[in-house]
Amino acid sequence: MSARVLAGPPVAAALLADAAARASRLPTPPNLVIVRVGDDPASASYVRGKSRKAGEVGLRSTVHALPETTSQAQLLALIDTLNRDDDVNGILVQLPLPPQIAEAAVLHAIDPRKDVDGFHPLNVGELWAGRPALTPCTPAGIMYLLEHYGIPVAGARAVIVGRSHLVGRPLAALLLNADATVTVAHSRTRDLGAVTREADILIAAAGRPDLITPEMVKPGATVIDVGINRVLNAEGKGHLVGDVHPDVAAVAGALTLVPGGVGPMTVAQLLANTVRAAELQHAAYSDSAQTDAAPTDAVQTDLGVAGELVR
Ligand SMILES: Nc1nc2c(c(=O)[nH]1)N[C@@H](CN(C=O)c1ccc(C(=O)N[C@@H](CCC(=O)O)C(=O)O)cc1)CN2
Repeated sequence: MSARVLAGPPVAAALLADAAARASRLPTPPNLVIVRVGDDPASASYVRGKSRKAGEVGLRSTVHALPETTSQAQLLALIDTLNRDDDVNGILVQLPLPPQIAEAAVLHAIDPRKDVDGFHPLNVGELWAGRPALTPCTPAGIMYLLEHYGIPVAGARAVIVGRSHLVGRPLAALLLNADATVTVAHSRTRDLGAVTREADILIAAAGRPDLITPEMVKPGATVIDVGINRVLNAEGKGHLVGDVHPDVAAVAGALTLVPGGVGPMTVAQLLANTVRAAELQHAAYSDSAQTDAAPTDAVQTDLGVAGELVR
């Protein structure tokens, strides 16, 4: 292997340390509520990981594990309760959801200020407008990883393979906001190899094992593997592989591995987002408390601004 390995765990640890320091400066530890529906073992394992890490960095967390038969109305009722609870700073609904529940209806119901996944349309819109507040965790984690390892993004040609709402689309916005020239390729892209060979930064997020082969990569490129594919080996034993063929390491300049690359960044970024949500909520609360304490000043300021406009 000639490529430099961009390891996720030490970078995730740095992001978590920063989140822990920021959390300790808040009046109360940020509180994350995670909702999981059904019995998917992978989802259960991710949720356990999120909750455990939250505790390690001094955050509070609660997990609501709802049965597979939960109706959309029941889930929306729980989200409504959590939205109204001032002691809840972040709400996350683990995906995927069972078929009787419409994902969009649920994600749209979460208060955008508590939307630590960054999936609410308001947060998506802010991201595309270049004013991100709460950004989806995997894409934000990838940006942090690139920055940490000093991979230049401004001016780079970035190609993302995959157009999911979880990764491809928000990552395109983040890379664009960081001044990369961005192409999003997908299952209908013609001559995928010709497109991917253009990339200085190639991100594989298609969910297809070994999709990216060495001849599809420009020599020296940075390759980020977001695939999480569980496959069986010859002995029938399950293991995890990414979307990038291992031989790509001979061509790429730098690359992430699966496991041990982007995955740990997702969880670290979630907790950083939870702290960010709590910081924004406390700042908004302090502002409104100040306004309540000095109503005359507030009114005068407002009138002053209006007066300027009229004149
Ligand atoms: N509401 C959300 N649902 C889902 C998200 C999400 O960001 N928000 N992302 C994925 C799953 N996911 C977190 O939820 C996740 C995936 C992978 C990892 C990770 O650390 N992977 C490790 C390997 C772990 C293993 O061996 O199984 C790695 O890549 O090194 C963390 C979180 C879908 N749902």
